[in-house]
Amino acid sequence: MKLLRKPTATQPPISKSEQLLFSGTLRHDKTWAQHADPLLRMSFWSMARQFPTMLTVIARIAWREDPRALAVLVGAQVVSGVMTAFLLVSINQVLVALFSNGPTSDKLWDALPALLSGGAASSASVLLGCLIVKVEARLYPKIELACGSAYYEMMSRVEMAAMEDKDIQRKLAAGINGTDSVRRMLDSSVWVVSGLMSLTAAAVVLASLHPLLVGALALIAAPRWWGAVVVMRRAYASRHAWIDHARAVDVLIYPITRADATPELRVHGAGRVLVHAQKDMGATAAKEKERLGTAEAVTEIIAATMSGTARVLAYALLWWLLVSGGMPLAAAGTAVFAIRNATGYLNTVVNQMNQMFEESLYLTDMNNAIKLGKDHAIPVGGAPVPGTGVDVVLRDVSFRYPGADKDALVGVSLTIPPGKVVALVGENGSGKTTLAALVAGLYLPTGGTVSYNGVEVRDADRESVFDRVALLSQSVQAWPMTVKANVHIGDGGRPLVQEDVEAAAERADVRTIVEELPHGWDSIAIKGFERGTKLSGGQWQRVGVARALYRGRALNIVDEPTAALDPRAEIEMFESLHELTDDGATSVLLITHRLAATASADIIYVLHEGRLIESGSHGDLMAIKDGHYRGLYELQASQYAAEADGATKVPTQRR
Ligand SMILES: Nc1ncnc2c1ncn2[C@@H]1O[C@H](COP(=O)(O)OP(=O)(O)OP(=O)(O)O)[C@@H](O)[C@H]1O
Repeated sequence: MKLLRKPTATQPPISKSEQLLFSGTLRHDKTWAQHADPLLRMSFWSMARQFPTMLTVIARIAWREDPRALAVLVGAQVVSGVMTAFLLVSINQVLVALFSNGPTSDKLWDALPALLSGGAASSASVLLGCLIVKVEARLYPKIELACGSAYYEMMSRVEMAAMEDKDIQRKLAAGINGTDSVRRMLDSSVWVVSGLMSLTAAAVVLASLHPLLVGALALIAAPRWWGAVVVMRRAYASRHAWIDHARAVDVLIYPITRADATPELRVHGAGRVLVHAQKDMGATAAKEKERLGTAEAVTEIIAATMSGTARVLAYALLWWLLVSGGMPLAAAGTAVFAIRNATGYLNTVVNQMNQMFEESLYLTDMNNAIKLGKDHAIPVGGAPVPGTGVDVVLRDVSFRYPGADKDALVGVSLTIPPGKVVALVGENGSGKTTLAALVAGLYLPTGGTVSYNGVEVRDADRESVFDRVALLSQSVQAWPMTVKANVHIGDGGRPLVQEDVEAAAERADVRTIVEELPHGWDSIAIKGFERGTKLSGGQWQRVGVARALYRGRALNIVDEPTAALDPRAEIEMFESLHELTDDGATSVLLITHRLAATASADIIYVLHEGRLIESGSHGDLMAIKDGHYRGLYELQASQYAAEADGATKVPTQRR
């Protein structure tokens, strides 16, 4: 009887691996928690009441994408339902003819027209089924694509600060499960609608034979419905409880299949840990599946017993009607056929409706994510940034990351004039990258202002802010596409021009490297693909430079650009950054720990614990006795022996 109780979210037992790798049981996903309670309370009738609303939602989306296909689909289903009714009527006529008095040959001739029309109805149903398959193949991908595009388009426009908020992030990420839900719901609704039509046809035929038979049909159906709802609710409760467990296993084993899997997987034996965890945690999950399977079997037995009893009662009713003369033998034969068909349709309707409800939860997640994304999207419009160059001014800027308990930047005021190289220096965590992100317009300050040519970023058309900036960071984004496309993506808004890609690559000193690859510019920068290749860290850094040069904007924000470069390449890189400003309009905001490279910057800003503590040229800062910059510089310089000519660029020898 325990199995018949209202299902609840089960608490997963902790496997050894779960304890070892996650220090306890995995937290339940809140998105699922939101659904679980209403779902567990949901009855079949409340589901049935919501069915028309769901149908309207998916029909509206399908209509928007391909009205013709939807019209054909609905039309084909209606005709298919009519064919089912027609088939049952034909069967009845055949049976009436066969059970009448007279010689067998006459009876067969009498039954022939109904036999032929029944056969025609059957063939028509088959053809309509084929038509439905064809139309579905045309409509479904369009719907899936439309939902996926709407979701990804919105996600790509969400403010960075919102993306980093854990609650927002969780809801945004949950939406991805709904991108193919409309397609699945439409698929299920096709089955539900055609099942309902066939069911109605069978019920109408049964009612015409004897009204009591419709009641018998309802009695046969009810336990099946009950069983399906109980099984579905139990599965939901379980899924709700195990969702993080399942996600953790997926995330754990993902690196094992990647061609560029980390060397630690092999050398450190991390692969063994992961495989063992997958087995161990998988075994715990399998126990839950077994529990569900046993419970489902018990529910099925109860539902089948009750439904079978109702069926026996229905046949007893038919028997009584026959014996008492209330129904001719032919009608009873049709009734048996109709009851058999109707119970099949019923099972389909119930199962597919359950499926639709499951998908509707995912669809709700997706719609909520899109709405949330809209609420936190980078605003469209605003004041355009005037002029061509960029004069950036920060006034009393403070910034705190979402969820952080202290400011990453406090009261920073500085300028980045056009045509200058401006260096940002400071210890790890002093706020350099944060400041650069604010300058780029990726975050809005929580206090103070950042302005471009006199227009505050907060009020500016953010597109026009982004349009002035080229980014180059230490970890160059390695997109899984060709090397050529990896350069072009720096300015994806304009068509790819091969000469421009090559010119940028030439300046970034990467052209010969790329052209010597087996597939040259068409090499795909990820292993495991056709034409796949792997670039070294330094080569990627140069591709990143080529990307920024190809973009060619007024303000270049460069964060630790030389971390992966050899000494010669490092010097060339710093020189070429300086050359960028030769036009007097292009500026460079350079973040680096290589203080030898900052010596030639026009302005150096020194950050410490989020505050601007010193600024000026290298000479100005070195002149400050006990100055922070001077201290850092001398510390670094003390690690290297200076070149004989006094150049401080190339570290040559460790002390
Ligand atoms: N996305 C983030 N969310 C929350 N805190 C962050 C985030 N990024 C950085 N921080 C915190 O903000 C502070 C400044 O970090 P930031 O990355 O700007 O320092 P940095 O000077 O660039 O450091 P490094 O030299 O190590 O690159 C640090 O305390 C860091 O932990």
